[in-house]
Amino acid sequence: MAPVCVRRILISESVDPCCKKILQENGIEVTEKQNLTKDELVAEIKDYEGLVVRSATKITAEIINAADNLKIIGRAGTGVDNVDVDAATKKGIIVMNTPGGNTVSAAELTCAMIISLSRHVPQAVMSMKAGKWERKKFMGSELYGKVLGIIGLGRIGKEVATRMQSFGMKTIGYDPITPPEVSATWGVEQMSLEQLWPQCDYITVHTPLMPSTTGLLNDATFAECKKGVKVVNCARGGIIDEDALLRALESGQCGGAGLDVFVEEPPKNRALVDHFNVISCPHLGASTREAQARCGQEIALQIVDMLKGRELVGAVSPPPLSLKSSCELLSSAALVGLLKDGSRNGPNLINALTAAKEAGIMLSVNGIKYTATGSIQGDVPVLLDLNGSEFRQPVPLTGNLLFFKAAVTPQLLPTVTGVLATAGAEVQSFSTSATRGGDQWSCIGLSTALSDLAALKSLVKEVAAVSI
Ligand SMILES: NC(=O)C1=CN([C@@H]2O[C@H](COP(=O)(O)OP(=O)(O)OC[C@H]3O[C@@H](n4cnc5c(N)ncnc54)[C@H](O)[C@@H]3O)[C@@H](O)[C@H]2O)C=CC1
Ligand SMILES: O=C(O)C(=O)COP(=O)(O)O
Repeated sequence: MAPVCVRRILISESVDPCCKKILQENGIEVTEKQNLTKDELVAEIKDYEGLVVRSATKITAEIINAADNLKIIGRAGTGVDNVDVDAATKKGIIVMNTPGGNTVSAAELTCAMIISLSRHVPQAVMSMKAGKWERKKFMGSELYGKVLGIIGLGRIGKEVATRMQSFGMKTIGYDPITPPEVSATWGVEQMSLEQLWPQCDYITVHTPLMPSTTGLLNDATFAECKKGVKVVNCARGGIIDEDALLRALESGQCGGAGLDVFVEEPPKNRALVDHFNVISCPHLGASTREAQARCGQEIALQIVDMLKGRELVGAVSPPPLSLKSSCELLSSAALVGLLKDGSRNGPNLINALTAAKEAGIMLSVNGIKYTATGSIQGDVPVLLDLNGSEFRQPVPLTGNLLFFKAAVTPQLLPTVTGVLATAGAEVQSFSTSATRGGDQWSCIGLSTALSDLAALKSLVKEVAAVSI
């Protein structure tokens, strides 16, 4: 990556002092200004080429458009939902985060919530401080033998699972990207959400906030849960619909909630916080000395590395990055998959096209031009749509993939899988897109690469095999 010139950086939140120190040691002028209003930030941002934030600074398109000199936004933490990454990308501003730095801290707070919910620890503490001695009121239940449902089996979900297994909890989960055989190695059995809801005594969510995860727990899904299910949200406000949660708490369908995050922070509507069966924290998941030191150091080092033209680490994919394929590129996401050499610092969606050009790699699909939308989820490049047909689940771009477009008929899939079986290729995964003009894209993950597509060509309208 070519060196980028950044002389002045604004840190707009409480970030570990090591961040400022590292940046200054590398010749960057650093200003710290906290609690800026939106208007103050709009006025201030013009003077800086870099900005370092945590979750409280909302970097809207308005702020980005006012940031005439901005080249980099560094998020000292994981979630980038407070940054309009799309607007930043359009303006050529790189957004980067430090996703692993606070994993353990967020996982530990989640476990503390689960344990507190099982024994009413916070409520009992309040009662003691009020001079009471209420042993009967705070009867709890053991975690031992109970079922914990984990939605989102990425970094934090995994750490929560392994910790709660030590309490004797059975851990089940759902994640569209993490392969079931991978989560099985750390003791999480994956299943569909429909199968998961009725089994859980506790549910904890660990996904990013995005359209597909907003309101994952809602009136309908609460209704599918066991009566009295306890839920934890240490990920992002809105993944559990707040109004639905309140209704479920009031009806007893939900027996308790542990909330670290809210749609609006701090929440003006206090109904959830004030509910007796809700325990809550002011977004403390990453608030440990250790996590802050890691995130502060990592973001500073990543910025310095980028400025020195060394490597681009932690750059966030635009969600979703839509690239019109003017030549024969399937998508930037596919290129990331192609170019990944196993190193953590490999290409990402921002530099993939350049890297592809440098490496001379092109993905040709029968010479046909495609428009594709890709993204990265949990470090895995995924395909979101192909020629305007949105996949029902993001398609992980790894392994041997067979893409085909065909009219939707009941015979199609059995016929295709029959051809694959004859070719000795085992079906490992299957995804379909929404139907468009009567046709649907399908993607089948295969155990081996297919070299001969002749038999399939007669069955479908378009077909391509890709090994990533
Ligand atoms: N409370 C706090 O202070 C903190 C909150 N967080 C939040 O936790 C979230 C998770 O963090 P990590 O585990 O590090 O991220 P990660 O990227 O490692 O894991 C997220 C997982 O969610 C999965 N996912 C995506 N869509 C899904 C869906 N529809 N259903 C189920 N799973 C889905 C992804 O495949 C991925 O495996 C972050 O996005 C952030 O918002 C992170 C750190 C601290
Ligand atoms: O890293 C994350 O996603 C977090 O939610 C932590 O937010 P914070 O840095 O504590 O404002």
